[in-house]
Amino acid sequence: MLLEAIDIHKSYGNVQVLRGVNLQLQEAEVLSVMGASGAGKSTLLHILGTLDTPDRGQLIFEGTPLHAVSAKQLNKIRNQALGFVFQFHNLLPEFTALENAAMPALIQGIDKAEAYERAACLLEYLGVAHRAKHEPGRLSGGEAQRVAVARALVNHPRLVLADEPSGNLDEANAIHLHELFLKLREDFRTAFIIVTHHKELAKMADRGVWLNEGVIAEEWQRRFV
Ligand SMILES: Nc1ncnc2c1ncn2[C@@H]1O[C@H](COP(=O)(O)OP(=O)(O)OP(=O)(O)O)[C@@H](O)[C@H]1O
Repeated sequence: MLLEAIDIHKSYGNVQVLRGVNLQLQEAEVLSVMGASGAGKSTLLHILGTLDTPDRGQLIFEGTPLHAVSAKQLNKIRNQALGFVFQFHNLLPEFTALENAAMPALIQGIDKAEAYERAACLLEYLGVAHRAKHEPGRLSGGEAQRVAVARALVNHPRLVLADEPSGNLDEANAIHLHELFLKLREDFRTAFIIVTHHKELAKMADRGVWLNEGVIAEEWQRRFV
């Protein structure tokens, strides 16, 4: 098992957002998370990605209970094993696509030549190599999002957490991005947790969960024929 979340609780003030979420993710699995606006999807994703801490409950990543590790180790796990993609790509405007994609590798102290090589390969793989020298302001929404995906993958994460990654894209680009996630799973065995409002896109995943009233109220599994 890649990730296990046990009895996750989270409140903001007296608003109980998560009231005991239990979730398991297998290696190379693609999971979609749905739920009404305000149901706590982003809150859950942030907790699963170690960007936020639960008030109660446990997170176990590749057999390691994350509450038991030091802040330094947690940072290392986050940087090396996890990747993030958000609705608004959050690329740094003053850097080129290539520099943006290489950034997490450079931050991790990977040799500059190696970091740029990895980033260039990913831009090629994602079909945006011809935009490598452009700043984000000169990219289309779909191109910028693919650069953000390259950035999320540059440290070869085991799991990518995506919060409405296609929320800002038109239908064709949104489907393309989700197809890309499935291809990345095939090619690199990367697992994905994808928050989306879009039912059709959610159905492309292996499994889906529906958050309601702070718990997983429904779950479905894709049938293979
Ligand atoms: N930092 C915060 N401080 C206070 N309240 C917060 C904070 N973050 C989220 N909330 C509240 O927690 C609830 C869940 O928010 P969250 O963003 O997780 O929902 P969501 O399901 O992702 O919603 P949406 O689909 O609209 O993005 C909301 O009521 C929100 O206002």
